[in-house]
Amino acid sequence: MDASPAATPPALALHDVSKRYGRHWALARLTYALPSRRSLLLTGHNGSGKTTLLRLVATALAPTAGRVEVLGRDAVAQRDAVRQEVALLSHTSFLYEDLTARQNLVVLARLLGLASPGDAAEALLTRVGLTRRTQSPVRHFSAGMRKRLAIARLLMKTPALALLDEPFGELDPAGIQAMEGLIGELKASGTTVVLATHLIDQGMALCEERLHLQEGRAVPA
Ligand SMILES: Nc1ncnc2c1ncn2[C@@H]1O[C@H](COP(=O)(O)OP(=O)(O)OP(=O)(O)O)[C@@H](O)[C@H]1O
Repeated sequence: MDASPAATPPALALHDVSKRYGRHWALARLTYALPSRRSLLLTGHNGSGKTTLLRLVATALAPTAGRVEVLGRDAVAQRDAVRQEVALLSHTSFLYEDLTARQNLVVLARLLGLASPGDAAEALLTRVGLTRRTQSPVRHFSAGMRKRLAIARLLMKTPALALLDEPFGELDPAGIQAMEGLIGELKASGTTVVLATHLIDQGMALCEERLHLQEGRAVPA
């Protein structure tokens, strides 16, 4: 039986969402729906609330008021189910610092139950261009190398929804270009991307929708 388009829940739905830190409202009464199979560019000046919004969707934070839904599931009431579907790439992306890049990926491949963890790790290291410093623990990596390893983890996991917080930050021009290609591959594999960046041109080329924040409110870009 064909599912009618109306039966497909939005990839992301924000229902009157607010988030307060102490006395400061980081997000104020945000309502928005991202249609299924569309990717979202999230823009706004420093401090406009982009990271806060991504952390709410990733279930790392709970809203002060309102409701966040991911693929039709409530991000608070169904937190564990939502966590299976989303992955967040941020400057604090979780990596095992004492392990090499390959070892980090092998650990994830085993967790995911992949048939050949070593082969999967090698293939991804080549794909993201992490073929140098193969014996170094991640703690010696540059910020750009960490970004590449973090995107490799996302590519291995292929989450339904990938939340990318400044994926181009700390990358050189060649790194930015490579990251654009990798985000394109993530989308081609069926992942919906929510991308927060100050690089508007790169973001517009990768995303079909845009949400612009100003002091925690959605405003026309
Ligand atoms: N843990 C926190 N405690 C208190 N205030 C916070 C906290 N996290 C964020 N804020 C405040 O909430 C507001 C929104 O911050 P947020 O990091 O979400 O913005 P942003 O758009 O991601 O900014 P940037 O572009 O600089 O990354 C800012 O005023 C920030 O100072």
